[in-house]
Amino acid sequence: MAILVTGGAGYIGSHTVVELLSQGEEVVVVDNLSTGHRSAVATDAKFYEGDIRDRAFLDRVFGENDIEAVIHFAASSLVGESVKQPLAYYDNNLFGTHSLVGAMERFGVRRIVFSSTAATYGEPEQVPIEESAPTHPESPYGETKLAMENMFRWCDRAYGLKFVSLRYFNACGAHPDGLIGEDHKPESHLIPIILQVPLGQREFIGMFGDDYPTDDGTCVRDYIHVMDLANAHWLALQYLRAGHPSDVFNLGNGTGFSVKQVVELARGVTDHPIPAAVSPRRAGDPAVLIASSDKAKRVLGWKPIYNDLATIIGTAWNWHKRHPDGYAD
Ligand SMILES: NC(=O)c1ccc[n+]([C@@H]2O[C@H](COP(=O)([O-])OP(=O)(O)OC[C@H]3O[C@@H](n4cnc5c(N)ncnc54)[C@H](O)[C@@H]3O)[C@@H](O)[C@H]2O)c1
Ligand SMILES: O=c1ccn([C@@H]2O[C@H](COP(=O)(O)OP(=O)(O)O[C@H]3O[C@H](CO)[C@@H](O)[C@H](O)[C@H]3O)[C@@H](O)[C@H]2O)c(=O)[nH]1
Repeated sequence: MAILVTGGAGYIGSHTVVELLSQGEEVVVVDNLSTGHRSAVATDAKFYEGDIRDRAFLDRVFGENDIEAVIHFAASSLVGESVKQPLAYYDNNLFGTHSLVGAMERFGVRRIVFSSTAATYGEPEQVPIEESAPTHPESPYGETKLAMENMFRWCDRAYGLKFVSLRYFNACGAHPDGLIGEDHKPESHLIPIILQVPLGQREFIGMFGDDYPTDDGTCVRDYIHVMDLANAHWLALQYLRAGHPSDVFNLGNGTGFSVKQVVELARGVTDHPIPAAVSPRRAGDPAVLIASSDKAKRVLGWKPIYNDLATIIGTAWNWHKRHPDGYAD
């Protein structure tokens, strides 16, 4: 039987496909290539180009393959963009997931591992954030992800759909072989944007706000390596296969780094001065997001291996140096 990976041509999805294949899983990818890349998909995975909102397309994919479980990455995922285009986010994220779960129901597939996010919490009352913390999303993006989690809860009750919702903090880094990595056009994530400066593609990094209530005034985030995230998906699949109940887990490193600290670490990794300037705040950005991932470690047996942010930035730098313009397609 196969694992269906939606959004498997994207950044985190493509790394998870590599992890699943290395664990001996059979993998089917669906992706509309809106932000993903065909050449990011490992050749051992079966690929279908199409949109999860397309019922006939999903019926074909589920009809042609013996799908055991779904790992669901396909979504629109930019906090700032979602504030400007809320309806597009409700359409792709909420309606897209509704369409996917409908197909799972029609074909009797009852397990899903889902990409949720730290953005479901909004501005936290306490850090590190535990899964029991209140959820007050500050962006349509975080709001749609929370709505999807709630949809899964009701579907569990009604149809026995078992889900693991993984609330990732800030994904970063690249596969250590340097063959796949992050490539969004335009790029909006902090680390790849910083690395555009030593690549000669940008003159300086703009830091969004320096008047947040943090030690140096810039936003603090918890950066987690993409291969550690990838491995957590496989562990979540084992958890569901063992018949455990639906649940929610944070995935982060447990350490916060400010924007200024990330820039400083990147200067060390790249041996480049990387000029930085302060620009206005970006809407929807909470000041501090740091995860407690104790539950994922305790219950899923997750053991992240990339604990040092300089090493993580080093894996991203290795990818970007080899592929300064990203994937060929
Ligand atoms: N990058 C992060 O730091 C981060 C953090 C928390 C959660 N997430 C979540 O993880 C998931 C993957 O994020 P990413 O950074 O790899 O994003 P990405 O944009 O690189 O990957 C998303 C993939 O989904 C595909 N896709 C989008 N809408 C689709 C649709 N309607 N039908 C079929 N395919 C579709 C895109 O083409 C792309 O390949 C997303 O759900 C995102 O919300 C990401
Ligand atoms: O040019 C830039 C880009 C970003 N930032 C800041 O850097 C931090 C990180 O930003 P970014 O890399 O864009 O990630 P987030 O907005 O924190 O969101 C990511 O991390 C979230 C979980 O924390 C996920 O849900 C989202 O999908 C994912 O895009 C934020 O404080 C930004 O304001 C800058 O200062 N300058």
